[in-house]
Amino acid sequence: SKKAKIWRNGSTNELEECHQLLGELETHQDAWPFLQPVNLKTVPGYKKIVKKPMDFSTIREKIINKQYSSGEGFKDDVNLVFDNCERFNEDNSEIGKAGHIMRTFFDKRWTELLKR
Ligand SMILES: Cc1ncccc1N[C@@H](C)c1ccc2c(c1)OCCO2
Repeated sequence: SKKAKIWRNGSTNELEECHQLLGELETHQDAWPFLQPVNLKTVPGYKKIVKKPMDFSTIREKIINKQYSSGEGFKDDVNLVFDNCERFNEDNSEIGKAGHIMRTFFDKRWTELLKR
């Protein structure tokens, strides 16, 4: 039978790696702007400017509902969170700074977890 692909930390399931990494994103001290969907009724301009809103709780739901067929779909949604942040927030704003810190953290962990 097809040999199971063993990922770096021994897990046999790429999406299990993503679920673990999502937990690290959610508990990061700078995750606060990204934990829940942006309220489109109370944040002026957000609905018009950001075409595809995304946040960590929505990504968690998608993992639980098996809506990602591979780690690539997970990675694309995480990057969408940070791309939306850069589009709407000034780099030197509190939220903008948090977005850059979180993206740097994610890029490092993604490389470590899913590449030999
Ligand atoms: C990621 C992002 N980009 C642009 C705007 C908002 C947000 N995050 C929301 C949760 C958010 C973050 C911080 C807040 C807030 C809402 O509303 C009250 C003031 O502080």
